[in-house]
Amino acid sequence: MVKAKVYILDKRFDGFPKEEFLAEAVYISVDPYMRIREPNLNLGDTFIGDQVAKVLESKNHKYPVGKYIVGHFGWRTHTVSDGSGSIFGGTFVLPEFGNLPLSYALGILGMPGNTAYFGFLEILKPKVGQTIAITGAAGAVGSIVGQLAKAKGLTVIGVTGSDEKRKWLVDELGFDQVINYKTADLNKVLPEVAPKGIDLYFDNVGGEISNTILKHMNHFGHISVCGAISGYNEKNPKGTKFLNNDDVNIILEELICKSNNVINSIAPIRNVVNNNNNQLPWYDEEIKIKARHRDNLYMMFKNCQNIYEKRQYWNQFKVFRNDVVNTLKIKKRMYYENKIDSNKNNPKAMWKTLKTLIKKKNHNFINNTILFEIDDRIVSFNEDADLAV
Ligand SMILES: NC(=O)C1=CN([C@@H]2O[C@H](COP(=O)(O)OP(=O)(O)OC[C@H]3O[C@@H](n4cnc5c(N)ncnc54)[C@H](OP(=O)(O)O)[C@@H]3O)[C@@H](O)[C@H]2O)C=CC1
Ligand SMILES: CCCCCC(=O)/C=C/[C@@H]1[C@@H](C/C=C\CCCC(=O)O)[C@@H](O)C[C@H]1O
Repeated sequence: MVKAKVYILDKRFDGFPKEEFLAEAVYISVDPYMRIREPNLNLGDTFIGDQVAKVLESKNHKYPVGKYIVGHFGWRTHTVSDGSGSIFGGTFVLPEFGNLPLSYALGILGMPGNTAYFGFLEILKPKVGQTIAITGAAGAVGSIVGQLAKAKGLTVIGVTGSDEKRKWLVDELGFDQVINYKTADLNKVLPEVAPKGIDLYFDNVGGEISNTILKHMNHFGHISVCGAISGYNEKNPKGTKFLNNDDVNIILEELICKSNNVINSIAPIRNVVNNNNNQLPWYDEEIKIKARHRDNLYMMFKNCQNIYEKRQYWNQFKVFRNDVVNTLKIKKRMYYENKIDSNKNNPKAMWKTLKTLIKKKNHNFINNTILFEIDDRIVSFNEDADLAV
């Protein structure tokens, strides 16, 4: 009996056959982004990742046999590829490394090194003498940023999660200060290690650690938001709060101060004392003292150059500002309650008192009833002398 071999048409011709090569993995990379990509994979898929590989066979002149290449082939020992790219970039042939380890192509000379180099120099635009904080400091990216920052003449403060890494960063990489975020109170230690505040922040971790560091940054500082590894394992990551209300208020006040300075230098204004409040019948000695204290704190906030003290003055100023407003409200209410009470039997006088409380823009007539606001309360008054508060 004769057995025939039949070659079937499996797929349609499409252009020319691909020029492929066979490569064998030498180094495979493990990176934080894999934790984020993983949900996009199906069970059974080859796990993602870059690798350094050696070309074993080739029908592609761009990838000669014996050359070392970097490709996003995933975690596998052997790969047949035509070198075309993925969303992670294309395959490329490595230059001669001499005595350098080929693993550098996945580290300092590869993706993490480039991230550190451009994320630091291009985004932070460092200047000699500045202070930089780096989180994830002992990681592939953070450890390179710290060394670049030292070479650029910066004071470098690292944040890491173990004393062993802390020692390595200080003793071998030359970081000026390293804080162990697992054992130290970052909020307390930062002012001690960065008395002039933080100018630049290279953020690898996000979340609570970043929120704390942001509180200690100087105005007009730069932040390189590189990654947020503290949230990668969380179902509901906390995220970073880049601005809180206090910051917005301080920035606004500074902006007003600065624009006032510019306007004053062009068209100086004459200072006049606004005595309006002082003339209010309920403005007494207690309010006067509180208002003076409030104004002093505001002047101290305005003139203070130290970021930590500035924040403290602003917070104290807010307490006194709110206290003055609340005390004024209470005194005003007491004043009118007394007045209305003492005019109980004198509708004419009472009506006169009420009229002083009615502002044109905040009263309304409905039928014969007038509705108006005193502070936050709606008050109705009927012309037939029906008074309800
Ligand atoms: N934007 C981009 O193109 C790129 C961004 N990245 C991002 O940069 C960051 C660092 O990457 P890479 O250096 O390669 O990573 P590594 O794995 O080398 O280092 C990560 C470091 O993060 C620290 N870490 C882990 N969990 C936490 C946590 N919950 N809180 C605080 N620190 C933590 C660990 O140090 P410790 O023991 O000190 O906690 C570890 O050293 C990642 O967020 C990554 O996603 C990386 C490459 C490119
Ligand atoms: C929100 C993702 C932040 C991750 C930061 C990071 O580590 C980036 C690394 C890139 C990596 C990007 C790959 C995938 C990110 C997941 C986005 C998605 O849509 O699934 C790779 O391209 C090289 C690094 O620059």
